[in-house]
Amino acid sequence: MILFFLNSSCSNICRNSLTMSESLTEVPMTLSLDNYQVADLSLAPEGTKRIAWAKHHMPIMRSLIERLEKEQPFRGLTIGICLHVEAKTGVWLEALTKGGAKVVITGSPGSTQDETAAALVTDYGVHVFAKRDESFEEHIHYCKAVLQFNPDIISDNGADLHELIFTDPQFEHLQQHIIGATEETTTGANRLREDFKSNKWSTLIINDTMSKRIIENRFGVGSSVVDGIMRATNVMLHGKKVVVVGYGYCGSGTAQRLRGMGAHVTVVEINPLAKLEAHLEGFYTAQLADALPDADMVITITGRDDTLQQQHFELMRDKTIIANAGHFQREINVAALQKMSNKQQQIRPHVTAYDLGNKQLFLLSNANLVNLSAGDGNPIEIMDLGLALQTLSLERIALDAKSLTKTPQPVPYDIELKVAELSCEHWINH
Ligand SMILES: NC(=O)c1ccc[n+]([C@@H]2O[C@H](COP(=O)([O-])OP(=O)(O)OC[C@H]3O[C@@H](n4cnc5c(N)ncnc54)[C@H](O)[C@@H]3O)[C@@H](O)[C@H]2O)c1
Repeated sequence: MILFFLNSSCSNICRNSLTMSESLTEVPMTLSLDNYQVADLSLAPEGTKRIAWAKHHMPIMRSLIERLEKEQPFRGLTIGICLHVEAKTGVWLEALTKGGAKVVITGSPGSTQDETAAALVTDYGVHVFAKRDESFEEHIHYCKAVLQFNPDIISDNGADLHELIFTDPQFEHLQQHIIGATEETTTGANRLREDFKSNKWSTLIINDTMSKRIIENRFGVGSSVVDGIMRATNVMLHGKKVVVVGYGYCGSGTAQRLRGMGAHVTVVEINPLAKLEAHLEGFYTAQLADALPDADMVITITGRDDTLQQQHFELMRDKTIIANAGHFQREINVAALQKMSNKQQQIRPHVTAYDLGNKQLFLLSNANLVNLSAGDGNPIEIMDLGLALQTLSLERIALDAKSLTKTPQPVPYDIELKVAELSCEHWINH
């Protein structure tokens, strides 16, 4: 059942969006005359089933949905979101819409589940702008579509929505309009603090919580990256020489899970403290240039651009598998790899072979986050906790934004404790 209709505000959005698309010369796109854009609405029944499966394993979010539906904290508010459009996110959006919000969302390149995107439109009336195979330019275009709805609150992932509001004159008015925001990732937090010095509203950084860093980044990302690589390649990890570049929360979890699968893991780190920690955990540590020639597989998780570039591809041996699990595809300089290769071939759904003449290199998921692109992302229960943090943070902003200072800041500690308490209740004491 389609639950939302064209209305006057939609017509405005569509007109504006068409103007935007005309200005994008490299990516000709036309937004349809409805206020969503998904790959195929007929996929919705599959998405409904996916969301139902996730919800079954999300007791914390189920209890929040029940409460928010009664209390309606988001009534009258528009929430503009940039977060992976997949089934667990779908359960979160149910909480926000049932809590009274109008929700507009876009995802990230490579991670959108088209079935889920369709179901969110048909089942919850969410304005979804996301397609699995979208390019980065299309992603930015969809972020702009989200901002066309004049959100009162934004929930960001990598600070792309924040960036547009701070740098694109057409969204400058939102600097006075927005009452608060959340930011999901390490990368987004870095950008807000280092690049934008954001101080127009409070942005609660979900990644600043110890529960997100340890439970989601270490345990969740660690296991889902292994899962994504295995699904993409179907190769054995036992005995493989794997180089993990970046030993932060995500990298350390990934290195540990890979070791648990029998891989010989070498860690490359630029921060001496993190490098020391890896050493004391029993990992080999090395400079990138020394580690690459011997590697069967290289995984980047640094949150920084161009972690792997031309000189690194030159050092790799024949048949090296390359993957990224950090936020941006840009951690691996795919353009340089393309330039160096004389032939590229998609040899499995998530594997592209680059022929460099003297060797072949295999890139997974076009350098998008391998756990979300080739797999389903973090395990459901982990995101039950992570999305509960998001939900309670958004509720705090909706009800009491004035109690927060206008800077990027950690999630209030009482929220973190509440979510930990709920997790104990459902994971340990049930
Ligand atoms: N795949 C996912 O599902 C997922 C989930 C959460 C976060 N992330 C992303 O993963 C990335 C890492 O997150 P984190 O929480 O581990 O961050 P973090 O800051 O804890 O760790 C990053 C580490 O990389 C190191 N580093 C930076 N540049 C390097 C380089 N050129 N060579 C070697 N080491 C380098 C840093 O010193 C740091 O120790 C971020 O982009 C984050 O947004 C991905």
